[in-house]
Amino acid sequence: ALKLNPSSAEAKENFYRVANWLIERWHFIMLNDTKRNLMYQEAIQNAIQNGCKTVLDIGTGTGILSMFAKKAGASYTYACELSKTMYELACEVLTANQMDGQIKLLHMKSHDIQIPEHIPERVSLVVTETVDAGLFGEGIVESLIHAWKNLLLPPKPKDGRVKGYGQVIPSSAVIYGMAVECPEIRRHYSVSVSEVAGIRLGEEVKFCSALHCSHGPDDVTEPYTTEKMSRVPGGYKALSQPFQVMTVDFNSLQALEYIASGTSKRISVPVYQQGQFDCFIAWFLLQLDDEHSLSTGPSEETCWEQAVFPVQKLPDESCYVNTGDTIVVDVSCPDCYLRLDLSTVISESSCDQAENMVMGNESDICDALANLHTTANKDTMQELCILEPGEVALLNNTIYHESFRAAISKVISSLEPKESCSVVRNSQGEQMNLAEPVAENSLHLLDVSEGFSILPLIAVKLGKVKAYSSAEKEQHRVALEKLSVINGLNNEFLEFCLSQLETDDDSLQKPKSDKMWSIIILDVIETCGLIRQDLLEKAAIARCLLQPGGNIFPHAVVMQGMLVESKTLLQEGSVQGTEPTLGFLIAPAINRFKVPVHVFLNLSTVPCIPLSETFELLRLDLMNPYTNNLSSSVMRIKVNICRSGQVTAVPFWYHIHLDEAITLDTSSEASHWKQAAYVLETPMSVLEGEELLLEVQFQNSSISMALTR
Ligand SMILES: CCc1ccncc1CNCCCCSC[C@H]1O[C@@H](n2ccc3c(N)ncnc32)[C@H](O)[C@@H]1O
Repeated sequence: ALKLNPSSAEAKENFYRVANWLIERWHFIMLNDTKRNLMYQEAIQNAIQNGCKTVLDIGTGTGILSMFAKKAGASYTYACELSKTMYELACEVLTANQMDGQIKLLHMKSHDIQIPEHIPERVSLVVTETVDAGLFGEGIVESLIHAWKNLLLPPKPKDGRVKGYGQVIPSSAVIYGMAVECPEIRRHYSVSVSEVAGIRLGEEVKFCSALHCSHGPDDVTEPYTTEKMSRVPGGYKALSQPFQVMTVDFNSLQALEYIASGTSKRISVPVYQQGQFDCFIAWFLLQLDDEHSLSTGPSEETCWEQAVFPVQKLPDESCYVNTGDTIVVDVSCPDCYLRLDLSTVISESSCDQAENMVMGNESDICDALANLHTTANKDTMQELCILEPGEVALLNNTIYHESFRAAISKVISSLEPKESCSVVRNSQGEQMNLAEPVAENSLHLLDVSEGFSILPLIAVKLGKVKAYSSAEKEQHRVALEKLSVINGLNNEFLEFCLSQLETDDDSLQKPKSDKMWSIIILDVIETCGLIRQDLLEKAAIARCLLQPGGNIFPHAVVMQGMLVESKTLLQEGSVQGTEPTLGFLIAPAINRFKVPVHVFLNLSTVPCIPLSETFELLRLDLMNPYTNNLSSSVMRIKVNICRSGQVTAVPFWYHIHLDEAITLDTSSEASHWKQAAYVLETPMSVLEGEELLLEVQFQNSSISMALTR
């Protein structure tokens, strides 16, 4: 589409979203990591000088490791890549480096390679970097088990140096773990508030993160999330020393099969600093060969992320540990995914009690103490409610809910429904006034916000409101109904329509009664930090459905930005020339996939230097569309440079105006939204005091920017 009509922003928008999806962001980070590339090149050179002549690169990606092998003198080099996009990219890269005739590229999974159909004979060296933050997440164990059985020459015998043996780079890995206190992880993985803006969350609904609850037996979701711990807002505190989780010998088929068998083991970890135990983090030391290794540790200056295992909160919610306690962790590898599960915490104080218990074996004591620690299960039936991290952070965001409650109650008092106290006589015939206006005189509120939203409950709790909520998931609807019962809300005032059956705008429909809506709540910003697609269309429909004097929440959105210098944002968005890739030409091919809009950022921790003051990029008035400068015209914003440097990116966030006085900031500390940044096509050197012109173009929420003098 872009080729056909490069100016069409629609195609650009889709291309960005597709490109973002087609190739993972870590390709840029990896290829820009000169140290990592050097490490692999030297390890491959060593292996080839020591006699490895035929090489197979499993998961070649852009083909860089195969080119290292060929340049190092391998007689035959084969590469396989299961992703079509990456396979085509690798073809382009090999051609750009005049090596397409020297390396045989296969678009297939290594497990499907047949000898002699695809490769003529078994190889003496397999190179691969099919690892993720949890080491096993890209299937390296399964790939190498198959390779040792079908594609590699037999391994080097312990004694003599028999020629023509098989070898793998990386040769081994050591996985480390650590117990950590991290408020930011806690905020995204455990609902730590018991009441939000007047709504009690109670015990009857059990909120849990998608990580902990597998959606079903066939569901293979990674049991961890990944974070660059050195860039998590608010930082983290180590509660234990790093402990060794397991070692992996990639040159031993037996060791690999043992891991694939998924056995688990129990490790006791002493607590050396007291604190709130929020998660385990895990990383690894990847040994390429005897002399070369690279680490993905949290304190390394490398760009890699760590695996994070949020602790499934024990029912009493607090998991505070003290120095001298022992954290017992179960390590396992079910279907080759690394799992760290908290088994129990043995607190030093209760250990004395344990001493005077009949000395059973340690596991009985552990189990007994585990019961000490967990509160007895509530006998009441608990509704399970699975939430995404953004939904957990939203629920924990009390400022957000208090702000809505204040704004809605202002509307309620201003749009006082006429009291319809119809005359009613009691048994003695005395006249009574109905204090509560009956349902048809209530305000009608429609909440079409995405995800799990308790705003309708907050509104009904204020009284005189009949609320409709478009819960996407059945499980969320059940949980919301349970919450309305717990909070004594009359379900005559609450209706949950499953919007998943209808398309989005169907949920934006006329209210049941012939009245129109008094309040419509729209979601304007996605968790990733972008304006929601077709926001203006939705706002237009919503305006038609409002009763006179009705309100859309929010009524306005203001986009704020600034000019920054940030090497990090550059590194995460495109390959910086041939330097990092040791002279090989990879950048032109892969940078075609570069995506200028970076999302899911925590701006407060992205390394960057502000070069200008904050400025307003865009003002969207959802109540009066004619004031919106969101037409396809380009907007020009004058920006003053307050510090000399190289402008590489324009980070942006939003002020969400619920009404004239109440505003939410999507970049605030409690915000459940992440922020985004536009990385300029070419960085621009600027001097303090200069005034520049930032041209910004919007088209249905796709954005492009250019800086000119
Ligand atoms: C220090 C490295 C590091 C540390 C921590 N975090 C990240 C990293 C960086 N590693 C990124 C791995 C990138 C993903 S794997 C690379 C490419 O290989 C392909 N593939 C995977 C398995 C496989 C197979 N059996 N047969 C053929 N192809 C295969 C994938 O389709 C992908 O394109």
